[in-house]
Amino acid sequence: MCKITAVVNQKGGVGKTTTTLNLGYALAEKGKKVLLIDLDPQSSLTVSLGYDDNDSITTTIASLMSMVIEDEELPDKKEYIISVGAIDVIPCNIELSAIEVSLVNAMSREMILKTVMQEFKEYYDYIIIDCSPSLGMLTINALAACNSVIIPVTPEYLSAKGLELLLRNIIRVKKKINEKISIDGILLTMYVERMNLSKEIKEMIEDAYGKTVHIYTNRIPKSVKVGESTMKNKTIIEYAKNNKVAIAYQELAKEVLDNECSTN
Ligand SMILES: Nc1ncnc2c1ncn2[C@@H]1O[C@H](COP(=O)(O)OP(=O)(O)OP(=O)(O)O)[C@@H](O)[C@H]1O
Ligand SMILES: [Mg+2]
Repeated sequence: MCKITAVVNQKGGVGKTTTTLNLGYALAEKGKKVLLIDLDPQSSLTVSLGYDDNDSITTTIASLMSMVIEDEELPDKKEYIISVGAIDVIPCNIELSAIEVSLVNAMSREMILKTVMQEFKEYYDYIIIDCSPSLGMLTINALAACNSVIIPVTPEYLSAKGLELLLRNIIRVKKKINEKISIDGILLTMYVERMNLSKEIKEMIEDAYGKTVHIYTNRIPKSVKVGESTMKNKTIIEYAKNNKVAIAYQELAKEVLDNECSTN
């Protein structure tokens, strides 16, 4: 069965895109069929794979959502998926911000992405959605379409504080739109083991949410290699396979798969 996971946090720069890409890659390395969806008008995931606006990406998640809004038939899967090594990706460009506006007046506006998803659920073990740093209509669509969420959080005070608003929104969506949604876990990213602040924020998050939400035992450390890998259009696992961040994402993939087995 396909699991659809949204990587979500309305706070910017907490590692959503990096987590989507590297967790997706690590799961594919373990033999899983993985599809990544770039649902952020900034298109960071698409760009980090080496595609930018000059490239001729013919179909994006924006065009697919637009077809659903207009009641048009979706084209063949091959036409809108970019294969990057072992992972498949549905890319994005800035047109997605126009879709967000048009969603306001669309019928069943929260369900557009979910309708798109129906087309390819059967082909994948994991679909991971990279959300934008907002709680707008696109993120609501991701929450409506997914089975679970992963919440990356950096060890900073404002990042930890923002969790409250995010969790409240997820609970609202769960009550009103998608009762199947579960919170897979809070993932500490850019974690610097030797910094007191990292430790303090970790404890703050554990105290506030540890009883109700899973907090991944694997934390993602901070490394300059991550920025370098993005510039080379590679995952950190391909770029520097012995790097601590590469190892952490591979361990996270194991944890994700183990949690799966224990809940099935
Ligand atoms: N483990 C890490 N160590 C060092 N730098 C990192 C790490 N993870 C991500 N970064 C860097 O931090 C920045 C933000 O990461 P990323 O783009 O993944 O966050 P995001 O939550 O997707 O941001 P946005 O909210 O803008 O979409 C990027 O420049 C990225 O290269
Ligand atoms: Mg991002």
